[in-house]
Amino acid sequence: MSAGDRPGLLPVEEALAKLMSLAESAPITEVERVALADADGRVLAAPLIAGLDLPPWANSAMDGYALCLAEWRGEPMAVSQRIQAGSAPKPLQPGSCARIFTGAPLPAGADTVEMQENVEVDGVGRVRFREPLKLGQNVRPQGQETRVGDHVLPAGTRLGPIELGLAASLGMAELQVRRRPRVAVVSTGDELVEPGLPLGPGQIYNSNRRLLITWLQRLGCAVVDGGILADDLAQTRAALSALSDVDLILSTGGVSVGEADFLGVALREEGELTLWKLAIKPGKPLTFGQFRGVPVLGLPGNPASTLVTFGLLARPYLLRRLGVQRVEPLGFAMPAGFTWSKPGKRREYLRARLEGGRVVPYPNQSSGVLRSAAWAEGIAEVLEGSTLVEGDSLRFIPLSEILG
Ligand SMILES: Nc1nc2c(c(=O)[nH]1)N[C@H]1C(S)=C(S)[C@@H](COP(=O)(O)OP(=O)(O)OC[C@H]3O[C@@H](n4cnc5c(N)ncnc54)[C@H](O)[C@@H]3O)O[C@H]1N2
Ligand code: MOO
Ligand SMILES: [Mg+2]
Repeated sequence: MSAGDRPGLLPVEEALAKLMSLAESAPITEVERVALADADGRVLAAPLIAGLDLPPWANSAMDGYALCLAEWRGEPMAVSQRIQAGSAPKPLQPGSCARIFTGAPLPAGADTVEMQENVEVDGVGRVRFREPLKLGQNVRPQGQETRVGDHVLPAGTRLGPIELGLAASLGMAELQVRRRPRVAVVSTGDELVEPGLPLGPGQIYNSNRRLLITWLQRLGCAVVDGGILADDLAQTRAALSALSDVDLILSTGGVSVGEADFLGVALREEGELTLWKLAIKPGKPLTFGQFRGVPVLGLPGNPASTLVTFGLLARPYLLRRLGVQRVEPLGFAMPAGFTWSKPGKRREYLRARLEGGRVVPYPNQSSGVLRSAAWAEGIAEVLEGSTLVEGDSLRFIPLSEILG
């Protein structure tokens, strides 16, 4: 039975599991080396292996005095050298201590540092330690963070500011990453006009194209702009045929049951329709398949449906094709600040905010209202068949978890 004939609606978990296995069967494996400056949002193609110890040498965690604890007899000690960060110390003269600053290498022979607030310096420059000292205190030993050869990050890690900072700390100037997925963005609809042009009768501005292109770029994709496609089967076929060299065709609109909804028809005729009609709101007519071997993901045209289906399904699909393991947003449980009395057949994803520690939905949840998502801080999940009273717990997925 093909997806088009399937009775009922497909649970979102099943759709996601299917998309994940399809993604795993079509991995994007080509690798390129990129400078750290160009690596934000990309995916590591090989583990990041430390080529040096971190720290490379024992150093002081405080501004103060370094000594060999076994040599301290409770008497004041002479200061035999001054060691700043970035300098190379001499071995510690026996019986003395060294003036030392945070991040400066410990001299050979020293094993303990006292912070300057706990010492007194006498008239002849000797240092009296006022507090009891503990062996190794305020010392950051060589390799305490990382040893040469450690696998610091696994392949499949998505790179962001922290990972890039870590790579920089290991002296790496370039990283091996998976190549950017090539994603074609196609908007369907006779009514669509690009911003900047005048609107004719019955026309609206194309918002999905900008939303998706921006989001895909943040995800590290190379976007091919497929423009606006008229609601016409022949044009739909021709446009899809021209996109034979991309990793994914991502379209919006034209997937419902209207007489101008041609995407599913084109897939059935010249490819395959694998998924159609999910038990989610918004986003029900989400369509997945292939056209002449090229994967096609057809998101519903209503802008809030586009947002929800891209965040919950398309984004995980693309990341999994790059080898990223944890791709699904987790979110967290929060108490509802509202009542939900009519249980639905579809799982609902409400555009919502946190106010006073409670989830508050935008008053207009129409899937045509993108403003709901601009107001929102996240997406709140109301399970199918369930009712909620204020204070009941529900999952809240912050938009920051999925945007990028
Ligand atoms: N008889 C039925 N009608 C509809 C059903 C149904 O089950 N039976 N499902 C509804 C649901 S739910 C959704 S979601 C929509 C999805 O329809 P499509 O994905 O085929 O999208 P279109 O009909 O082409 O457009 C829907 C809506 O979105 C606007 N749109 C489309 N593209 C854009 C764009 N790029 N930027 C801004 N706005 C866009 C379009 O003008 C329509 O208003 O179908 C329901 N109908
Ligand atoms: O499934 Mo639709 O996105 O509710 O309007
Ligand atoms: Mg349309």
